[in-house]
Amino acid sequence: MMGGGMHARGLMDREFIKPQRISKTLKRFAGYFKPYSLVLVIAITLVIISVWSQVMVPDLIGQAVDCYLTAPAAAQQGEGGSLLAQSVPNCTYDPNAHNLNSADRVAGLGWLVAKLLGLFLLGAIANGMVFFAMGWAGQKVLKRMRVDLFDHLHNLSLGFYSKHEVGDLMSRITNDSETIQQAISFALVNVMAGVMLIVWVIFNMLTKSLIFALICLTIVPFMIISTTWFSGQARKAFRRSRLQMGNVNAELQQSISGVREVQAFSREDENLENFRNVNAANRDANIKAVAFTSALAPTLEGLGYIALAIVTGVGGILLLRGQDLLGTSLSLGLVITFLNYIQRLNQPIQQISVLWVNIQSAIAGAERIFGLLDEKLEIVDKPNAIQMPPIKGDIVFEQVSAEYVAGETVLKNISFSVEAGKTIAIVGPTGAGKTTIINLIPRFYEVTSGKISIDGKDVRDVTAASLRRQIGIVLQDSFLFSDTVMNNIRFGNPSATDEEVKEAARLARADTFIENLPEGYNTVLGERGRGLSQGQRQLISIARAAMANPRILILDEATSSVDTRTERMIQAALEKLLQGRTSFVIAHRLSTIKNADQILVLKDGEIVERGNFQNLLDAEGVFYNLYMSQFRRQEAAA
Ligand SMILES: Nc1ncnc2c1ncn2[C@@H]1O[C@H](COP(=O)(O)OP(=O)(O)OP(=O)(O)O)[C@@H](O)[C@H]1O
Repeated sequence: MMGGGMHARGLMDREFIKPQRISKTLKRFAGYFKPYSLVLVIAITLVIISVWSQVMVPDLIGQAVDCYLTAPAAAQQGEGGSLLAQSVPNCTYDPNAHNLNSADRVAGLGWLVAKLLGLFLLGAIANGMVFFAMGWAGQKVLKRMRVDLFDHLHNLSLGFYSKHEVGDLMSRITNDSETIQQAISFALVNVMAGVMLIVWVIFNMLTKSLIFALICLTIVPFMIISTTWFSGQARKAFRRSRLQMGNVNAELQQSISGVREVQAFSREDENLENFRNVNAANRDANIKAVAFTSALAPTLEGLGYIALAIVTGVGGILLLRGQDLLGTSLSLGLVITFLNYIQRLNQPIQQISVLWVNIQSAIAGAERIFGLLDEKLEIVDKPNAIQMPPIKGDIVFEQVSAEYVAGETVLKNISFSVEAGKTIAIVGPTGAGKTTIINLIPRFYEVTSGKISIDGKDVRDVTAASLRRQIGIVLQDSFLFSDTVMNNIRFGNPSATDEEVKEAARLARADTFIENLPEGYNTVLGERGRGLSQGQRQLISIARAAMANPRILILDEATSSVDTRTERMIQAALEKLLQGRTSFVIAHRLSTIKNADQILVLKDGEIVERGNFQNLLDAEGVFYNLYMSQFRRQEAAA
């Protein structure tokens, strides 16, 4: 149970791991975008258009004031055109504006307003198109990454899965790729546009009036510092909140998964108390985070107003006094243009700081995905591997040793041979290496030394797929998919007809209970076969193995007990299934052991005894002790 909680917390933690190899990851990531480079070029062009349309606006508004609105006033004050020209030095849009009559001025102003509207429209369309283009490319990239990952995950060995949690892998395929997709289609564009806008606006301000620009921009460093500080604090608080959320989830997961134990041990009240506590911690962390986020906007707004006040104050005073600012002649239009510029800086500064985090976590997500894609395949077919010919079923283990962790031998010098069609039972205490032996046959793991051959062929010389296709496996808790019973059995042989599926079910003695299900063979099973009893799930997995009609059968007998009637059915089904096939059984049933042609007794990774039931009992060794402690009870019960 603790494991679940730790894991959920681990997941939460990962979100904040900073990317380590940014340039390498980005380069690899760019590879995914290569097929869509044209779309990218179009998107960047559209971003430039959109930013350009925004940068143009303040200047046009300033020009409207200088050329069409202040000119008449100046004309009234002045006595001639030359004075007028001096008083509106910043009118570059229409230098002849001062010579126009008022009707022409209105018309000129109308055109300028129409241009502004056109710019707004152009900006909006370009913006929409950018998001569509990036969203489109992002989805394509996302799909390719997920498919690549899914494909790779299917080829990774059991060794890999014993080291990784399913939840973690799922999170890489879903959450990480989702974060990346969002970053591509939203954060990246906004940050790019934001940076472009800031640089462009500042450049325009500096070129229009270096000194006025510097005065106006004094506030920008404060904006940047406060944004960085507040968002840093908010991020920390959100991190705490997410960690607490991880605890809430872990607590929930434990209580729901372990609801039977909770009820059986009457732990409801303690659980509620725990849940209350972790929720309270989550609430406090969230409130803190919200407090910092709420404080950021007014602070920036306040600083923005100060900047506006500086522009208005400095500009206004100089205008009223008719003074130059170190050689720059100010006009009302220029002051208004600067006011507008300053206003435009506020939003991108705020956005960049927030979205930068998204981009960082997307890069970290991409790193995790590439890490998974780089996970080496442990079972690789030799370049000259052949297809396994139809198996007869003679199997030989020669001096086989195996280890999961380098240097820690789990199987030592295992040698035995089985003739085609015979049943071999493997018994031994827990951890003796029984599962390891059966995992080596279909090459779920490779031997460390020695050799396993089937019909005289080393299993390493044939392709794993052609070998596995001819081996049937029934595990203690075989996985049933949430699909119909028919398809679950057909999984053993996708080309089987409905009639063949039913035949396999009959062989497995599963037909009677299946026909009694609400929709018979078309009943859809719950996740992992929920809704069926353990015995019924086993019967379906036996039918599935029968469907594949393998020459070699691997069977891990269930340890958990089922009712006597189901037990008999399973036993009968297995007997039928084992007939004529070379079978390896990790045996937990006395009947299987008694019927086996050969019994291997395993202890600490070595075969300590071998023989048939009677020989082994007579030897009064390890098997005899096992029999006395485990199997005799079954005999007594029977
Ligand atoms: N994926 C793995 N990674 C590392 N060690 C493993 C792995 N799987 C098994 N082992 C170790 O190898 C040894 C043999 O395990 P194995 O599962 O083969 O035993 P077993 O006889 O089948 O046990 P049981 O009856 O409990 O299923 C044990 O010490 C076990 O801890």
